[in-house]
Amino acid sequence: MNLTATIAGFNFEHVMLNAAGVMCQTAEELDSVLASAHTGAVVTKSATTNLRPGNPAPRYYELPNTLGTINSMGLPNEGFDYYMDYVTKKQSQKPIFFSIAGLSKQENLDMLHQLQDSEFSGLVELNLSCPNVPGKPQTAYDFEATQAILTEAFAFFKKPLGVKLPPYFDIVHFDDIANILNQFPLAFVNTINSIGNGLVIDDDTDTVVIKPKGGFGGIGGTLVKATALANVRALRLRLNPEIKIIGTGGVTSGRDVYDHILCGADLVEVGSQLAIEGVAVFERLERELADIITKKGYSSLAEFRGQLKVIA
Ligand SMILES: CC(C)(C)CCc1c(C(=O)O)[nH]c(=O)[nH]c1=O
Repeated sequence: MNLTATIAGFNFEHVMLNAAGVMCQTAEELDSVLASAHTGAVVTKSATTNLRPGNPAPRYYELPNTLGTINSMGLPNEGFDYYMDYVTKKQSQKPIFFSIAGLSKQENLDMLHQLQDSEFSGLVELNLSCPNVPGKPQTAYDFEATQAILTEAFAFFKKPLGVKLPPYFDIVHFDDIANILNQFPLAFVNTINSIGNGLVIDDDTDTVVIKPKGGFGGIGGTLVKATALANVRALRLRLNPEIKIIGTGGVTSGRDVYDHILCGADLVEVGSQLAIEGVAVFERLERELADIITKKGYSSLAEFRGQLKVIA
């Protein structure tokens, strides 16, 4: 059975990897994903120029019955140079995605210049959920800002570059973001990031479950699967075929991986369930996926990728 995929000339022996932010802040965490026999790659925690401790705890919470997670981590990371050091040491094994989330357009451009001028030979993921100017929504919800940063980035950045997008919920927004992204030679689009600004309450104490932002945080896991599949499908139908898609969101079973691929995903990321279950999740998901593929009579992902049926 062929569970491989390709993006920008990189061959991925396995279809899954971690989602940025989960199991990827330190070298030890990154190694645990990289070393798994059931991952095709690893992505770093979104980096800022300087080390960040992130928000005060509690800043992450797992809902009961693996319904999902809520987080307002606040971009804790070891800083750009730490991840640059890691990727230049490790990149011979499997492809590595270097995620960046500068707190301004200029910080993102500065990191991209450093990556362009470095020995790094992997793929870069620009996290467009990164904040924009105060008073404006996150970059990916500000279409002019998205257009601007991609125009400036592609003026000098020649290595494989993709973007991490938050979910969209309006068909016109799918059209708008796809019309912008199709103007650029993107290697991939990764959709979705957590659903922003959800709220979870502790039944016993009538209190929010995370401290930052009055309890508002990004939602991940089972709760976001339908939104994730819709964004993968909507963008696959709209984006140039050369722009590959990484499907993220709501993956807790092999069937969820299968569904992401059916909607058009080339690679599939696991976030919340990886945080809940640990790196062993990849072996379980890959086994469950292989069982489904066998039952369906397929022998490769390509045979059913993007082949979601609609009702005539
Ligand atoms: C939300 C930001 C802090 C602007 C970016 C980092 C990030 C975080 C985070 O570090 O809080 N959590 C997510 O679920 N997705 C993200 O992209």
